[in-house]
Amino acid sequence: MMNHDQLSPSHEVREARSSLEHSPRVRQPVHAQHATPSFFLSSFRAIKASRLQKRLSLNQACQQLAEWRENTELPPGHVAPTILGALPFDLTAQAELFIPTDIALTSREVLEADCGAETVEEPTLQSYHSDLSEAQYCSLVSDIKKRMAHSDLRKLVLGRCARLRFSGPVHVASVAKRLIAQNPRDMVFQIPLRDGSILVGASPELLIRKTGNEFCCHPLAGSIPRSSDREEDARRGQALLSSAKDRDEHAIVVAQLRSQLSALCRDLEIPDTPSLTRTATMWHLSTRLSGRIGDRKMSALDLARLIHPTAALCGAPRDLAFRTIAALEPSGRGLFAGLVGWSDARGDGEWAVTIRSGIIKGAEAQLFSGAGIVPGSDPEAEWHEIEAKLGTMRRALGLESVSA
Ligand SMILES: C=C(O[C@@H]1C=C(C(=O)O)C=C[C@H]1O)C(=O)O
Repeated sequence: MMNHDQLSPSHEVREARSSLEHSPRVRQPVHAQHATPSFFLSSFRAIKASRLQKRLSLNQACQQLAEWRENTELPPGHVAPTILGALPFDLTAQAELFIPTDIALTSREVLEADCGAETVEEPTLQSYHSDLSEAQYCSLVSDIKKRMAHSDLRKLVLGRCARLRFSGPVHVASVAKRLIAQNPRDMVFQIPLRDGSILVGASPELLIRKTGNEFCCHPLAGSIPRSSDREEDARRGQALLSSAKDRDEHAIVVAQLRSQLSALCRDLEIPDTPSLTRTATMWHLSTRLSGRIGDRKMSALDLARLIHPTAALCGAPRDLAFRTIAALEPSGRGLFAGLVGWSDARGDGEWAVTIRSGIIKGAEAQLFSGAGIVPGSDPEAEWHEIEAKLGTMRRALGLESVSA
């Protein structure tokens, strides 16, 4: 079974404090403090951070990482100064990156326990609104297919936003706790945002992980919902693996990454055929790309900004797909389909794609899901796919089923 492979064999779980306080270059005034901690959890690392020291734009973050790299002494075993947060789909929009004051390496179990007991009194769902109805989504898929017949457009990821209103404030710690428990293979995150809302989710898709000069990417493209029936579930996985339409859709993503990464790295390894990856709700086609970065000064964030957005979240050709998404999707993506993760003073880091996630503010939750459209797409099947993808957050919110 595929999961997010590690570059480092170290599973060592340490509670350690950052060397940030010891670095005069990063001492900054405290602008704000969050009651809600931030965390990012993967098979490689579990980071928990509290108390915000400084917010950064993407450019500031890249500069800060470069400065740390030059000027910070990092004894082995020390937690390096780290930047955490989220980046929008459109990297020119406002980033949600920050330097925390307190940062600790922890474990999945401790993070789950830290979320506390689940609340007994759950708010109930009062309203559900999707910015695209099934009919509207299907008609856009048909429109995109026509565009493909008359332009260079070969793939486009069409997403929609759902807005949920509850009877009272959503207990984010309970949502995070369920995300951790229900998605053992995925990267789970909780990032408080400037406006008081909180980004939470469980992403199965790794844009990039870098340790030392080694990196890996684990894009997903080509999907089918899981089934609760074991045999049917296995049949669906195999059907996905042998679907020509999904293999084509996946190949577009791998080809785009191959051309981007081969300019940046040595020893690029790419398997010839995709594998199957599963989440609690979906089967996906996946490929693990790995290699060594030529320029040792490049941070994980430098790399991430160069390859984002991949054709898994945007399309091909990239610029045409990007413009078409902006023209067709009724709500801006904001942080959805962006990146979430961390980068540290060693240049290491992990950036997951912000999918299977939600933004929670008080009694409201905003969710996003999208699907890759190619000439062979069936509009109804794409709609069912994006409905199923919302399952990760529906389950975490304690909802059995929500439909448009
Ligand atoms: C856009 C999403 O997923 C992306 C689209 C996929 C697809 O089209 O098969 C698969 C994984 C992600 O790259 C999402 O989950 O919202």
